[in-house]
Amino acid sequence: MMQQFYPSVPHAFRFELNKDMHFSAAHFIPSEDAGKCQEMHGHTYFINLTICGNELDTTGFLIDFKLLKNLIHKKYDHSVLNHHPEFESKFPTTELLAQQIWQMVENLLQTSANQPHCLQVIVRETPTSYVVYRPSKEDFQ
Ligand SMILES: Nc1nc2c(c(=O)[nH]1)N=C([C@H](O)[C@H](O)COP(=O)(O)OP(=O)(O)OP(=O)(O)O)CN2
Ligand SMILES: [Zn+2]
Repeated sequence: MMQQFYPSVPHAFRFELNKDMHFSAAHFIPSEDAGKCQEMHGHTYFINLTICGNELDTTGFLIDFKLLKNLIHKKYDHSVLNHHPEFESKFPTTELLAQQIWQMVENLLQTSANQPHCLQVIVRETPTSYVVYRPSKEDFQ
């Protein structure tokens, strides 16, 4: 698991939940600027999600941890990121993967009556490289 100190998000919500997960996937970045990353290669991606809200559901969950894992792990584990429709017109960089994961998670959260929000997504691509995505106000509908 991603055992490190995470950058924290300032917020005033009552509850904050964090979920770690990882998946293995291949990708390539078909840009001359990407150097050796133009060739297909694989990573074990480590993901950390920060979910916040003021209200819990009837079970006492902000959101079930398992729903978060299923959403991302089932979709991307042992896949080629470039083959997913969301990466047909953009490259699966760490930044764009983090943004895509944020959108998927936020869409899931908005189906829940207690309406939590995803305030941060961390995607670690290699032991030395990771990206933090924090949505802007206009990203929330
Ligand atoms: N801003 C970004 N830069 C790079 C991305 C990216 O998604 N966003 N991706 C790559 C490659 O996909 C590569 O797999 C990861 O690059 P890098 O961290 O350079 O990998 P190394 O293991 O070689 O890192 P070292 O710290 O030099 O060992 C490239 N850039
Ligand atoms: Zn890579």
